[in-house]
Amino acid sequence: MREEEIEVAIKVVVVGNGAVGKSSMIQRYCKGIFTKDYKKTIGVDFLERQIEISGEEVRLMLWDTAGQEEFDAITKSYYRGAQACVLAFSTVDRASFDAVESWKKKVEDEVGNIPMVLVQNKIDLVDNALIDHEEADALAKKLKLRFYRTSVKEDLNVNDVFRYLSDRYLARIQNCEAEETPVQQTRIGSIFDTAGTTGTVNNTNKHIDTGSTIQLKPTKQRTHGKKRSFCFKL
Ligand SMILES: Nc1nc2c(ncn2[C@@H]2O[C@H](COP(=O)(O)OP(=O)(O)OP(=O)(O)O)[C@@H](O)[C@H]2O)c(=O)[nH]1
Repeated sequence: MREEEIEVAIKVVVVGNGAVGKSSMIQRYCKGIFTKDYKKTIGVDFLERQIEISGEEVRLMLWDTAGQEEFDAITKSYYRGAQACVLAFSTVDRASFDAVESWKKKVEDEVGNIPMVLVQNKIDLVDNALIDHEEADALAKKLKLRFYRTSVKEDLNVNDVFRYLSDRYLARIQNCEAEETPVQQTRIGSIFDTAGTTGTVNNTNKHIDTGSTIQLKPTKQRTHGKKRSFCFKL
């Protein structure tokens, strides 16, 4: 990255019922791997990946939240500061489909209107599907969300999901800058609520795994001291 270029960091939360494939999706996207074992997420987890969009460096911070309700109190606090969201359900889990709207509401209650995408994972198991194509399409239409069918196992459409969210977010901040009417400004490095919440953070790149609390090194270091203002339309 050239000295004068400024990095954009996007906090993305991935939500949905337990075992729909949230952790697997993030692992696939950030590490390029898939594991068959199911290890339930306790609290939250975190991975990141850097991509380039239209010549702009974009750092995606993917927050993997627990699907089990027992962790709601913990995970909700991690929605704060999210700039995009994946709402995931599984092809072979009817309850996960029925719960999509409530996940959307939980996130919106914390962060308002942010770019979201609806994802039907495990499409490789379509022969055992418990949700019709039409009803999934209808839900996407009702919620006015872009809809992707993915197979994390087969690495199908996973990149597209995160690419779409990044595009949406960039378009949003560009519109905002054009209008020059900032509603709320947040600096890179201050978008995270790290206060005393339990959970684990994978020790990727510049991040520190403290075992119980999250510490992120300020992005300022990676932007050579330059800061970018963000403007959100809520
Ligand atoms: N067949 C198939 N299995 C998948 C796919 N994605 C994930 N899985 C499997 O589904 C199980 C649950 O995946 P996880 O990624 O742990 O699910 P999660 O949504 O993070 O679950 P919680 O942590 O409980 O919220 C694991 O056994 C995965 O291997 C997929 O696309 N196809």
